[in-house]
Amino acid sequence: MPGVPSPGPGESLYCADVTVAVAGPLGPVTVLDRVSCEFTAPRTAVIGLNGSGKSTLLRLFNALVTPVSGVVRTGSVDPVAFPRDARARVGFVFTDPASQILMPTPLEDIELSLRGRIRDRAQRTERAMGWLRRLGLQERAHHSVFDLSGGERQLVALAAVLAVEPTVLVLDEPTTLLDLRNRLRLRELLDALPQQQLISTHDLDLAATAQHVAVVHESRIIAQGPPEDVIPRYRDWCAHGFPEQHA
Ligand SMILES: Nc1ncnc2c1ncn2[C@@H]1O[C@H](COP(=O)(O)OP(=O)(O)OP(=O)(O)O)[C@@H](O)[C@H]1O
Repeated sequence: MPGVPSPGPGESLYCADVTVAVAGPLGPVTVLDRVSCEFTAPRTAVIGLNGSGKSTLLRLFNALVTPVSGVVRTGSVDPVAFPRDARARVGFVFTDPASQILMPTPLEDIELSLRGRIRDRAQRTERAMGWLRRLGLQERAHHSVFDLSGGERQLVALAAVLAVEPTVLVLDEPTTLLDLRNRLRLRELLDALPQQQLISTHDLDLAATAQHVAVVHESRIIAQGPPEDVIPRYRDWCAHGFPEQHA
């Protein structure tokens, strides 16, 4: 099948009856409502309207959000009780690279993420340059990150996560800032990676490359299954209205 990473043993990204609430001006607001799922496919895409709860769902798996109730497991790790262990397994790529890039240049930023793994400085630089080359960014290695385009910054943030070789990759809208050429490049790169991938996206071409697609709507997963079943239903709901949800 084209566009499919070679399946490793699928880590289970699991949650049961999970509710997440955030503080609103009039009291707590539910942003995930009794959600249950188990994602084990090499690539799972999470799709849904703006504000439906996709990022919140992704964030559960590396303890960026804490549920008010329910059970979450990242493989065998409980991210609520052991957030550091969950983060060591799950590489999280944010939509907004500014949330992630800490150093003045792309090379330094990737080197920083490697600091805990490679003690030798020359080896760190070599590994970081290797990732920049892989993403077509070698010419930008020593530029100020502020001089990079949004898409280039997004790729640097991705390179810094990939460099530490996490078991699972969670990508929150990774193609948002990318032009078509870079989208295709990113797709090729994702296809070549061994890691299991959980991707939130509005890019239905990217979603179609997943083996499993989940639709989040108004804080719940309302459909999931193979892309050829789920994506046409989602398109239809976007055009003609979503099914009514019951409490
Ligand atoms: N920390 C927070 N404080 C207040 N509201 C929040 C917080 N986190 C999420 N929300 C709200 O929860 C809802 C779901 O947010 P989430 O980021 O999960 O949506 P999304 O489906 O990823 O949206 P988009 O496609 O626009 O990125 C939104 O209405 C958002 O404003």
